[in-house]
Amino acid sequence: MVRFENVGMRYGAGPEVLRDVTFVLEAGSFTFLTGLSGAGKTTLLKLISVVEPPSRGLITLFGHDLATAKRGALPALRRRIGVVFQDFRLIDHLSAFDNVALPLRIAGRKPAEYASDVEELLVWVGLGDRMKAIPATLSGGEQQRVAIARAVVAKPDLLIADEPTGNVDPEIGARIIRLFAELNRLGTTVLIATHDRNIVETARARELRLVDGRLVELRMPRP
Ligand SMILES: Nc1ncnc2c1ncn2[C@@H]1O[C@H](COP(=O)(O)OP(=O)(O)OP(=O)(O)O)[C@@H](O)[C@H]1O
Repeated sequence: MVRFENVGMRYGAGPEVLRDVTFVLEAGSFTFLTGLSGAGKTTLLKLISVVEPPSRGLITLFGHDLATAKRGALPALRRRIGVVFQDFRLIDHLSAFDNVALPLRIAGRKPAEYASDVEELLVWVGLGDRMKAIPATLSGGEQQRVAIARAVVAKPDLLIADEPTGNVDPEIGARIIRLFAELNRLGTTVLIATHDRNIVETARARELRLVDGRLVELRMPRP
């Protein structure tokens, strides 16, 4: 599903942020990406979601080599990925409901088909009473939950989330991880970057850790 071979990344003439990063995410896997602040977690997620190209190395996504894939093919690859970035990237003038519904609208689904799914998801992330609110009137944690609901609503092939529990109470954080686990059970490959040791320790999942720009495999799932 995702393959990195000797990937390196630097911003401009700066130091190398990622060095010789090699790993595979198998289809249907659930993985945590950990590492100290500044270790390069967000950078790695940006490379997977085709936001930035790597400085060197090979990235294969859904069987396509990103270096040789035609530019016109990239939007279709991106649409197979649900992404939760730390800055949420919500559409300012759309309500929480309409932000979450956006991937379904883009996929050509009709409101009558998806309205109840979107509502159910917003209730699950604790926003049942904020569906009509626009992002500017939501707290950071509420905006993050809208971004999470939007990333999962279309059941993407791959979900990548950057600190998805960073701004929420532990109870909501646990619900979000359950939501990701359920999505994973339905077939989505999941990669979560996090500082939160609690969620890493309680989930039975693989952990990849970035140390000085290099990737270390810490743990495989228990049988
Ligand atoms: N657009 C950019 N231009 C220049 N340097 C950058 C850019 N984005 C990130 N960096 C640098 O790359 C390094 C890794 O940053 P990155 O955001 O990937 O780390 P992180 O592990 O996600 O950190 P955090 O846990 O604090 O979010 C840092 O030294 C950062 O300053």
